[in-house]
Amino acid sequence: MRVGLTGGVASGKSTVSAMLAERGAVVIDADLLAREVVAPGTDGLRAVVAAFGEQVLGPDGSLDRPALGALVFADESKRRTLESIIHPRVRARAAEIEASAPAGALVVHDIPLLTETGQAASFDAVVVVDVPVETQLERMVTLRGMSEEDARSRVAAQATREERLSVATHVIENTGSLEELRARVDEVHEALAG
Ligand SMILES: CC(C)(COP(=O)(O)OP(=O)(O)OC[C@H]1O[C@@H](n2cnc3c(N)ncnc32)[C@H](O)[C@@H]1O)[C@@H](O)C(=O)NCCC(=O)NCCS
Ligand SMILES: Nc1ncnc2c1ncn2[C@@H]1O[C@H](COP(=O)(O)OP(=O)(O)OP(=O)(O)O)[C@@H](O)[C@H]1O
Repeated sequence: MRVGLTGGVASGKSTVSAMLAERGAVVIDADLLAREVVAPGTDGLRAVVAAFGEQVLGPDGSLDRPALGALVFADESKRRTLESIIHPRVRARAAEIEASAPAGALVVHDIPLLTETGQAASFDAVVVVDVPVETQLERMVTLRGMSEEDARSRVAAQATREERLSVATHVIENTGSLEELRARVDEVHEALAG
């Protein structure tokens, strides 16, 4: 069983995938892989520097993520350029990890841009973590210390709530407590893993 898990920025995907992992799912986290493929010494980092210049490197030679984020969330064509470097590498790594998963495992791909990149049809089920935009903004501002403007630019770079919900086979609403979330994750896990 291959499951796609998605949701808008700060909707609670990582929280849900951690709960699914506790129940034995093999979770493949696209955000984590997107960091690995631009780690120091990788061809991914070299490609990013070739496209955006040394200004996106910190003093220690690693990627300056806030600097690159400021560039790409203000300019769609730059964002597309970055995605064209990172997404193929993430997909290749995700396929490798999936190939080594135990037979019969519930494999969950946590992919923020699953809807945007048209991947919904490649999964047996698509779980969408759903919250109103106001909740996304509040979490980014209060829990992550972002400016409201930066938070809004990330939301604007993503599919709408309606677009995501239109590809969902299972919806996890995440506006309540973490206990309520856990109970709903249990239900969805039961439905998927049987
Ligand atoms: C621009 C970067 C360097 C900013 O790094 P930063 O550490 O601030 O953010 P992080 O990677 O933790 O992402 C946090 C969230 O931002 C959102 N986000 C990231 N990239 C994008 C994008 N290209 N479009 C829309 N939303 C995005 C997602 O909801 C993601 O969960 C980084 O997000 C990046 O490399 N993005 C391009 C790769 C990508 O598309 N990643 C998303 C899934 S593979
Ligand atoms: N039901 C909840 N109650 C309170 N806080 C929550 C709840 N769900 C998630 N959070 C918090 O909101 C923040 C965002 O959650 P999380 O990191 O899981 O989102 P995400 O969708 O993975 O984000 P991103 O797209 O940036 O990777 C975290 O600090 C998390 O602890």
